[in-house]
Amino acid sequence: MNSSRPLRLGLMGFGRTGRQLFDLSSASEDIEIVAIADIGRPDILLYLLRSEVEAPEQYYLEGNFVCGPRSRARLMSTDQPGEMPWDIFGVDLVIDATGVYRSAEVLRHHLQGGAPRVMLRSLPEDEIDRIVIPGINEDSISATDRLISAGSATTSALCLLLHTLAKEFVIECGSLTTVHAYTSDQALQDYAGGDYRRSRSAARNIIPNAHDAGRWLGHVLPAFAGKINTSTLNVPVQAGSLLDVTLVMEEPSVTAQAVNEVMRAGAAAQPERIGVVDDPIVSSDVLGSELSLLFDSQGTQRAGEHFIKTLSWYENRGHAKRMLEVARLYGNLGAVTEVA
Ligand SMILES: NC(=O)c1ccc[n+]([C@@H]2O[C@H](COP(=O)([O-])OP(=O)(O)OC[C@H]3O[C@@H](n4cnc5c(N)ncnc54)[C@H](O)[C@@H]3O)[C@@H](O)[C@H]2O)c1
Repeated sequence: MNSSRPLRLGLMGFGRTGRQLFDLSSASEDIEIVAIADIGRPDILLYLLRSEVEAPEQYYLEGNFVCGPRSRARLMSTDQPGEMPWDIFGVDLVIDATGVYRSAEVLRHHLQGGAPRVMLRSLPEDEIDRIVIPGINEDSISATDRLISAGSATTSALCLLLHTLAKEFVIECGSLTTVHAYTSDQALQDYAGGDYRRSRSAARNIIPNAHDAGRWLGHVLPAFAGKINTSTLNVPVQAGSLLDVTLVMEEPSVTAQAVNEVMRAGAAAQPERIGVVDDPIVSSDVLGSELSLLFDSQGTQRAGEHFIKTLSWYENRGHAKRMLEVARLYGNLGAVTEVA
């Protein structure tokens, strides 16, 4: 990749995440999204984009291109990774944000279409080259990585919390429940899907779901492999999620105040990714946040000698921001080199 020009990204999936990526990259000078594949109608995709951004008048369609302040991306109505001619657009990296393609085998089709690297919007189904969480394991990246993921919003929030606390405390094990906004793969009304509980109305129910973060945690934070179980409660909230993490500390009598102080130090060290809020906020107060983790100091509680409970807020835009950080990391690294 050439560091004197902006990083050129391709995007498959112009949904909420894809549109946030486009909005964020349009405001940046070093990243441009040059091609977008989505099955949606271009005028409707533009309409959705304009309904979500702060300055809708900046975005418009020009023929087959969606344009923004510093961006001009070719829209393609292609639905298969293998059918996108990424090489024609000279992209440095493709982000798959469809939510549909999560296996290494299918993601490789983007490589066959000329993408030097592929970043998945969420956690993968099976092994890929690397999961990179900015602020934690960016030093591990390699020029040979071709299939990568920046985790998910929940995974980033959990990893940043554990990574920060583990600097001061020995954590034996723990449990995450994310109280999560419903996602677009849930139905608003009861609708037969591939899973019992997810076939129930997202608008009416608290829906327990599995979460994959626990399975992949050891790839980012090896010391926590197998030590944290993870699950989701999807709730009838459109955006804004709450990370409820309980931890068993090795040392007895760790106070809530000590935990809060360590999180404040973590926020001072990574202010663009971690924040601490002392006000009694609720989920709608976190909308638009570009942090990955907003630690809620009032949520910290101790029980007995070893048990600590924490609350932290996050939303999807922070994850889109981290994905662009990961794209930059690989851009700085240079061209793909094949695995020897
Ligand atoms: N937004 C969140 O908070 C969140 C949180 C966790 C997980 N997720 C998951 O991440 C994924 C992406 O999130 P999102 O909110 O951007 O979803 P989204 O549904 O808003 O966007 C997906 C986009 O991909 C497009 N698409 C679907 N299949 C395609 C195909 N075969 N080819 C090309 N385009 C295709 C859709 O038209 C849509 O525009 C989803 O699976 C979602 O469930 C989202």
